[in-house]
Amino acid sequence: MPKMRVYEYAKTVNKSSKDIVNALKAKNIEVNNHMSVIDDHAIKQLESESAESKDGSMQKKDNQQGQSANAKKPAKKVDNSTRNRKQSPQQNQRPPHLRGNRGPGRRGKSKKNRPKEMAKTPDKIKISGSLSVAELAEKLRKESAEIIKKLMGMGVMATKNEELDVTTIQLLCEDFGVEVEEEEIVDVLDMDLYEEEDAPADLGVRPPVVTIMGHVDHGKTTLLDAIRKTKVTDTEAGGITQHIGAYQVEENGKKVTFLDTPGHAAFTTMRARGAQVTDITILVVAADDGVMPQTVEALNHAKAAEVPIIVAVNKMDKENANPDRVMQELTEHQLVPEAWGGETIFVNVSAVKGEGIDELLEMILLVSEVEEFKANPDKRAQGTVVEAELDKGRGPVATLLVQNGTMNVGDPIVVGNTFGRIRAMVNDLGRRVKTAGPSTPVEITGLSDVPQAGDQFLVFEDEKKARQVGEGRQARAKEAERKQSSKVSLDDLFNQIQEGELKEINVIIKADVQGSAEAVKGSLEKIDVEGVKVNIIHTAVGAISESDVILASASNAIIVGFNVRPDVNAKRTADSEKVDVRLHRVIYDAIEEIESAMKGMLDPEFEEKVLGQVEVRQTFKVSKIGTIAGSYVLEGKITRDSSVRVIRDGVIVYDGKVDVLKRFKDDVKEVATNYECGVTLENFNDVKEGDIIEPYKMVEVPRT
Ligand SMILES: Nc1nc2c(ncn2[C@@H]2O[C@H](COP(=O)(O)OP(=O)(O)OP(=O)(O)O)[C@@H](O)[C@H]2O)c(=O)[nH]1
Repeated sequence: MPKMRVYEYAKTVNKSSKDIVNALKAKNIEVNNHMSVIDDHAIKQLESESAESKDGSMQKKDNQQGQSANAKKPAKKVDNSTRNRKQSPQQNQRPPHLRGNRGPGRRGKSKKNRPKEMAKTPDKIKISGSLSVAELAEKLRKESAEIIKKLMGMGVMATKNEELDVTTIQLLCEDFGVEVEEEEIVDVLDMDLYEEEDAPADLGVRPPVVTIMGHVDHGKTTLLDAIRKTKVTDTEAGGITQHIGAYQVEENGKKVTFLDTPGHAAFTTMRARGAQVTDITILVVAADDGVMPQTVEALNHAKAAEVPIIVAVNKMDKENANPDRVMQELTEHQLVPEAWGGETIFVNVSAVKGEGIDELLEMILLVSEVEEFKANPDKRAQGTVVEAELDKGRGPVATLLVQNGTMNVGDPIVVGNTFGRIRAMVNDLGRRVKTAGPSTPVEITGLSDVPQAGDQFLVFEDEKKARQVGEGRQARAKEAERKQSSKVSLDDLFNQIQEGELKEINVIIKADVQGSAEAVKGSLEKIDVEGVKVNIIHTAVGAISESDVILASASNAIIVGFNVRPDVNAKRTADSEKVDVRLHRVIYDAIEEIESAMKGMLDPEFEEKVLGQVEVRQTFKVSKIGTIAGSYVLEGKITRDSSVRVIRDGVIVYDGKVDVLKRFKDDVKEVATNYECGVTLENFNDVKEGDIIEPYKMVEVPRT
């Protein structure tokens, strides 16, 4: 007697599994859930019920559907669907319980085809990109086989899991007489989605954001310092300027924001990351040196970003200053001075003497007036990261430039791929502030991770949403990074196979003699795990060389060495290029290793390696830092990143990590035999004179 599961039956009658389970229970037929198996008897009982209750209404509905579908479809498509129906496996789609039971007149003409009419092909499907054959079949309520057949007719050989692109889907659907609607995918992690719109009436004037660029040594830093020294906004005594990557000055009661990260690097990095922070570029050219390669580079960057340029001709105090030459040279690059009928403002300055600074600032304000830089202070803040770092005490610290809106302490915020709640804000004078409006740079703390310069930020209405978007972006960034840096390595071969990223594993074989190279090749080629195969791209005799590694890196291959080893250069390149090199002496091991990695069974093997012996000779207690062990390296070495055990009278009293390793006052990476050092240990202050510190490392054991 044919049997089927509840969910399978539910599908055939276009009902939810839950409905079917309930209906069966109501009839005292014992079922647990959608996976429960039901027999013909149970199905008959359900059939009789639905026939009684729904006969009339369903019939009516079907007729209507049929009419409207036919009305819409052009004649050809109707033909197609008719043809399909005739030869379609839909006949076979009939649930097993109906096969053989379909005697005419058994329940009357109108009822006999009902399950097939219910699983009717829809008139229209919605897609948002490619679909596999199976997915499309489900949407069309057809068997995959039917789709595959149709594809064959189109000259495409496809399996059930084959991805079909949108065009193919459209062609297929046209053939089935089904309309395809492409849905736009909304990226819920896109911050633009959460930004508030600005009504023109809400916009107010904001200070311009200025970047200083120019050739090396032409005086960018000196000019930035000169402007800051003479013009800091803070008129109160004692305003100590703090380097936060940007600062504001005031001229004639109007503010100007300077990005304090001179050079093109900052400018281009930000632009490369899609951030447009600069409103005006000051191009510094030394009057005694003239236009140099980086001057041209800088002006080209500014032009590409369509940012207005003001030329500051610097070092005017120098005897050999020649501003005319600068003007002449820049004219050749389409920066024609106003004095010569052009549009570019040139200001002569001397950064060391502080001359021309006022005029320069006035010109900046003039350009700002013309350009009308505006923002809306009455909305959630949005802007760009200028600088960011991890501070040992304060955690992630970022200088943000508010470009629109106003930021407040306590605001939930998403910054690049990190998020948090603004714990504290410090302005360019080192003062704590509670709010920051448009064009204001502030240093913030409270983020979960360190963002990157050029990252966009947006304040969110509620913390939950900020967390959700932030975490989503973080996960996506990690995934992207993993994908980008993912070279094939045996350790994550299985993952890559699982994710469908790998269909073939490229392998380079190096062996001691031709015979074994051939033997390894032959055996590896026979491996086939879940349709993934080994593809030998190069086989040769001899040590593993650097060029083998380069080939492996370029073709994303693993190197299998059989009775050979990599030479020094090959080893170094393999490390830097992250090429997986596996060394073996037994063919069977080589095969087994690759096979088991493909099946996901490979566990890395680690072994402890003791690095040295360090004796504690004196201890110092320092508040905030804890106990420093003044020590002497008896043998081997101790490194900053090593794990350590503290041994007292032969007993291990601590096992953890080095916190700080110093030689005198300097942090060092390692200290060798017969040298003194100061060591503090992570979360352990109980170190005593006479203790032995044993540094060690866990090293991955090469499989031989
Ligand atoms: N005489 C004179 N020297 C100046 C002036 N401005 C800068 N200098 C000197 O020029 C040299 C370079 O100045 P910086 O401000 O470091 O130049 P920079 O463009 O920031 O250089 P990089 O950061 O290396 O790209 C320093 O020795 C300054 O003292 C000026 O107006 N007059």
